[in-house]
Amino acid sequence: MPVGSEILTTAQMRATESAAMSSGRVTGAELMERAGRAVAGHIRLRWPRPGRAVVLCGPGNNGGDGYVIAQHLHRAGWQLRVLGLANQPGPDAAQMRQRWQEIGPILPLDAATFAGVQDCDLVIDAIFGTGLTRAPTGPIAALLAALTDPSLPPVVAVDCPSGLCLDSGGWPGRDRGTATGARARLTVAFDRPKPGHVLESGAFRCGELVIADIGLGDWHHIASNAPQTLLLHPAIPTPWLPAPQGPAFSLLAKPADGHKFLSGHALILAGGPARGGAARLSARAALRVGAGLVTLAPPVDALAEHAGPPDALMRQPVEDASDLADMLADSRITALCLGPGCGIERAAGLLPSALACGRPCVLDADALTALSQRPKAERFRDLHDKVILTPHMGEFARLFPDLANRLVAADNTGPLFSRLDAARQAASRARAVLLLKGPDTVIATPDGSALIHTVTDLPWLATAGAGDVLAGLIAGLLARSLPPLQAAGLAVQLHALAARRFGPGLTADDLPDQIPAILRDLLEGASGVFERGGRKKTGIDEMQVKELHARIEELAVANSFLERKLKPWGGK
Ligand SMILES: NC(=O)C1=CN([C@@H]2O[C@H](COP(=O)(O)OP(=O)(O)OC[C@H]3O[C@@H](n4cnc5c(N)ncnc54)[C@H](O)[C@@H]3O)[C@@H](O)[C@H]2O)[C@@H](O)CC1
Ligand SMILES: Nc1ncnc2c1ncn2[C@@H]1O[C@H](COP(=O)(O)OP(=O)(O)O)[C@@H](O)[C@H]1O
Ligand SMILES: [K+]
Repeated sequence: MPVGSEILTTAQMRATESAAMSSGRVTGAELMERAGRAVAGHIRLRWPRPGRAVVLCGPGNNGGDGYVIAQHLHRAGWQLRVLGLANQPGPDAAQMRQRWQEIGPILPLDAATFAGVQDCDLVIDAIFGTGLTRAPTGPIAALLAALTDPSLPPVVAVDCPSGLCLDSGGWPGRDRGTATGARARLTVAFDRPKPGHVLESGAFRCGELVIADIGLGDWHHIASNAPQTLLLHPAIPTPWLPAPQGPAFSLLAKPADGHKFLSGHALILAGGPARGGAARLSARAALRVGAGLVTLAPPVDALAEHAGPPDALMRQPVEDASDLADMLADSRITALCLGPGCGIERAAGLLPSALACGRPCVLDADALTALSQRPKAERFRDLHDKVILTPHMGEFARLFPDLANRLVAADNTGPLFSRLDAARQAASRARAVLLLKGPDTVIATPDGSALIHTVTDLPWLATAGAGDVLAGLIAGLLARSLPPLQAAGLAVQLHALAARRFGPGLTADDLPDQIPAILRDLLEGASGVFERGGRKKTGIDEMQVKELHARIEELAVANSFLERKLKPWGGK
């Protein structure tokens, strides 16, 4: 398991933390001290000149972290205003509050007091973290509303912007989709990212996300019984990425003495006349990602329409399900793609043969709509675990209306139902791999394994035909015999890399042509391949970062997941 790539739910986090404490090797107060010290360290790394900070401390251990942060910043020469509640917190937070009270006062935690002190350089939000169980109300809700003011000084969130549900990325008590809470400049979370850091608006509200190591590594096996979720991110090594030592390398590298059939044969089923180029986009992507052969199969009356480039593409007419079954008698066809530009009626007709062959198969677009039009009881009857369904939210809602409704329903109590929950339940119900598209793409298998790939900086990827290219990339990798979860995960990464490399102005047609350069860099082991724009950024180098960490006595080097900017932000 590569360090840092696993995602833990808040329940898994609590179980890990309590196993650590019951071992007798670490106390809750020590963990809190490490957490607070890590946040203070990251603040000092980015705001090296001491300034004036307001620390907002909530009723639980998140607030406890806030009191620790205040102590460390005070020692470093910062001027602090600490706002807190006069409640009875747990013993660790009570101890940290007591220690702060020996240094300075605690002002009331409410919007009016905050308004009087917010002329500062930094606001530290330690109100709620993983323990948020319900929608905030009353004075705390008013204070959280004040934190959404864009004219505030930069906000540093402890574990998360307060009010965020760390299991879903939603905000209890607010409408899903439209809700926005405080927007942090920096979020320092602990041990492992949580789903809410990378899903829904959580991904956009955390700002730079840093995961600080607080020494829980010996207890990670506690969470290992639960289905595993991995975060696919450029900064994190992924087991199957084609690093020279990785298992997928030989697949992508292609054997020097091989022939084209060793790289598989992808069959892309296309639609009738005037169905557009969707299937051709998929086919081009499958070719570019290295399938040995790609055949486009429209009905006979649309063959002429598909005669244009690329010439490498083979064309063979497939009229109906029995034609398709005949064609699939050729066992060298190793993967299928059904849906893009196919037409719903044709897709419905071809589905039984496409599925009966038991070969890896991507079902996208019209094939998903065709599935959703089957009677509910039979909808998924012939699916299997080599099928990958690739719905966007609209298609998902047609296939799994109950799950989609739960995703949009406002709820006052947490944890909220998440896209991860929805994808897992859908995969289990369909007995197929489910890839739910969006800026926060979730991929889940019927046995519960899941991947999350989130991009917050690629709005131009949401362009007509981008999904067809993704379907083709998956089909190409499936044809090359990558297992379904790996093919889907790698395709999503290549897709985003291609969009990032091309930049604004992207159309779906541009995506496949970016793939060769990305593959070349991957196969040559170019270190900067996953950096933004496909090039390694200049900036503070690793040595400088280590020195800075050493200087601030940081516990351990943390990973920055969503942004890799480790430069101080200039002005405080
Ligand atoms: N998990 C870990 O390993 C560690 C966690 N730490 C911190 O502990 C935090 C979790 O602490 P807690 O479990 O105490 O939870 P929080 O501090 O996130 O908040 C929970 C407290 O707020 C109350 N509460 C929840 N929702 C509320 C609402 N809507 N309105 C008013 N009150 C509400 C709860 O009853 C509880 O008292 C983490 O986010 C992190 O900051 C760190 O101190 C150390 C290590
Ligand atoms: N805001 C966004 N940022 C980045 N990628 C996005 C965003 N919205 C959608 N995407 C991605 O763009 C692609 C769009 O696919 P899809 O909705 O099927 O479009 P089409 O049917 O036009 O091909 C998917 O890969 C999806 O994950
Ligand atoms: K917080």
